[in-house]
Amino acid sequence: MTARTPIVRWIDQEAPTATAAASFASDLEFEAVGFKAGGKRILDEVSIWAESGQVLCLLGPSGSGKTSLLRIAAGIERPTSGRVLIGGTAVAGPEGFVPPERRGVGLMFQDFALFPHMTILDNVRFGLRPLGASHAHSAALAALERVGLRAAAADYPHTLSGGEQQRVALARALTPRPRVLLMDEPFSGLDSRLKDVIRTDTLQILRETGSTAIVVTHDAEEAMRMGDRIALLRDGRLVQAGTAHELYRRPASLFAAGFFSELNVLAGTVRGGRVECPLGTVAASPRSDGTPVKIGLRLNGLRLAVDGSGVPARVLSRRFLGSVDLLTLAVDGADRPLRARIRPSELGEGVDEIVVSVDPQEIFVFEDTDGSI
Ligand SMILES: Nc1ncnc2c1ncn2[C@@H]1O[C@H](COP(=O)(O)OP(=O)(O)OP(=O)(O)O)[C@@H](O)[C@H]1O
Repeated sequence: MTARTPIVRWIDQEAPTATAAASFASDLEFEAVGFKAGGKRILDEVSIWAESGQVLCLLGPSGSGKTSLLRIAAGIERPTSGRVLIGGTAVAGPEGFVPPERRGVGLMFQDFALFPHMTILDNVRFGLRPLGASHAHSAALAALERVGLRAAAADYPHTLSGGEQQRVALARALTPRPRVLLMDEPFSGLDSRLKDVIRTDTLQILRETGSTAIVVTHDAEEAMRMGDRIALLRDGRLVQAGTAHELYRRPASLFAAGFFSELNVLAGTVRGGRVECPLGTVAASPRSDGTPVKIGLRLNGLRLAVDGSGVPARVLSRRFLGSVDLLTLAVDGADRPLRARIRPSELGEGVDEIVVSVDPQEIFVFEDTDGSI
């Protein structure tokens, strides 16, 4: 396999910085951050941090508070309670408030927010004004060279593709060498094939420049691809933070498990530290007898075979989705059909009567707190 040519090799470590505060990547910490606006609680005691030189993804459904957290990091909003620290120094909290322009943070939004009336060069140069005209000119040209767009320096944003505009926005955001780069859904405006390439390039640039970045996304796969750590939010609260592996393998709730992959959800009750479900008995200790639980089964955790050990089932429908088939199954003992995703070769076409077993790694048991399935 040939190595990809990076679109940016490095941000010149010797280049002078736009502001004294923007010299080094720093860590950023949200300490019990709360935020109320319009009479509504938007964030509640959120404590997470982005390590220096790493990417933290803020993941969650629409309205979970991701952008509010990013705006608080930037200094566009003030937290109602708690503190924000950059490089160990409070920039928002009871001690006071550091305005956005003195935090040394870079911002990148989903629409790239390039100034349409300025050339590409002027767009990149915009963040470098404190350097002086000639220095800013050469630093901006060097940045464009690194993102492979020096030839477009005199063009205007509307003449560039979405992917090229995204590179310009990244060059503009990183050239002043911010302590933390804040990115709000930076890839959402790109079509899916371009998104893959640009996302990979962006991650490479962040790595090569040793940047700290906080990336907002509602796409779990994007968070897994980009994030050294992921913070999953719901209704303004932190559900779970950790590596992609930790969140996927040890989800803290049914919501967390379901955010990373589709689930079949079944109800059960704990008996003797175990819970019965139609596909077998699952360990459920240390919960006490009689505790109602929900059991989440990942669709790709069901194993289907024509014979052997397992629970008898019947194939109700089968859909070809390319690399996988999606099946619905009537499983003995289950009061509703279960869904499964399998490799097409796992089960011959036209087979109706099967047996189903389940990969224990893909079963999750959580206490049933609201009685719904
Ligand atoms: N200044 C404000 N005044 C009133 N409500 C606000 C304010 N800022 C955010 N909200 C509300 O807070 C909730 C969280 O918004 P936020 O944009 O942070 O969520 P999000 O997770 O980024 O959502 P999305 O993915 O849709 O952008 C939403 O219901 C939003 O309408």
